[in-house]
Amino acid sequence: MTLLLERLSVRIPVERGEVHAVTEADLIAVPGRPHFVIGGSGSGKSTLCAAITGMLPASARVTGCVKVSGAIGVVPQSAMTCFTPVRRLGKQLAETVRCLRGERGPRELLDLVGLEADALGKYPHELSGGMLQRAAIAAALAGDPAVVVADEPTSALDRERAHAVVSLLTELAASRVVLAATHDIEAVPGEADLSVMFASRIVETGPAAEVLAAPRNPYTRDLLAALPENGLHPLPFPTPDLVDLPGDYRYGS
Ligand SMILES: Nc1ncnc2c1ncn2[C@@H]1O[C@H](COP(=O)(O)OP(=O)(O)OP(=O)(O)O)[C@@H](O)[C@H]1O
Repeated sequence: MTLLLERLSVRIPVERGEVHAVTEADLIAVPGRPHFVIGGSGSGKSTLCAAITGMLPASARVTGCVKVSGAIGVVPQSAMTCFTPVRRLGKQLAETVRCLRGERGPRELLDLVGLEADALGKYPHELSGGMLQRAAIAAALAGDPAVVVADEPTSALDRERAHAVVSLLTELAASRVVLAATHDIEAVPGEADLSVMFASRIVETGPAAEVLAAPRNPYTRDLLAALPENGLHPLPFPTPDLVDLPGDYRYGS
């Protein structure tokens, strides 16, 4: 059970040319530890997730490959809007389980993500942001996927709830592959694997504790220096325009 990306590139045609959204990405994610992908806005994290989950725009041109054994569960970017507001959570989860022929029922799925069974009778607006995020993860688990891909699973949450969701993803990673893209570097646990994206490329990858403590890539170093606790140093180099980005472009060049 592995998720493997080999020289994955995604080009998206726009009026001016082609957006180089992901370039020659190599990545391996395995069960046992979650794999986080971090990077600034527009670095290609969501496109990487969409290439894995088959949710790229129809016009996208893809080269390289994504190898996955088993089904993929998707935790969408907005847990707030992924449920129908006019139906109770239990009915929506039951329908998802039925469509995916899942073996776990809604109650069991909620249990897996640490939600009480009374959430089944609630409408989405009656759940907090953290509860909705857990419910979205429960829905992603409905088909018992071998791989879970979560795009920005903590973006709408305060620090405490973000940590709780990351702990949940870490628990779930014990028996399946979990890949999560996030802006939120502080949420990345030391026991995860980490890939850092800049301008469509994965520029550094390794155990999160090592990458965060001793980054080797200049972009990772500058990204960490920009965090408030590290002095809020602005990034010295701008993000380039990704339309027809020259193949030899590197951070700072
Ligand atoms: N459907 C699309 N059409 C045109 N360009 C797109 C499309 N989707 C993404 N892009 C471009 O691809 C590049 C990578 O975007 P992507 O959303 O993957 O980055 P990201 O790291 O997830 O950013 P964010 O953290 O802001 O969501 C950006 O330049 C973006 O504008």
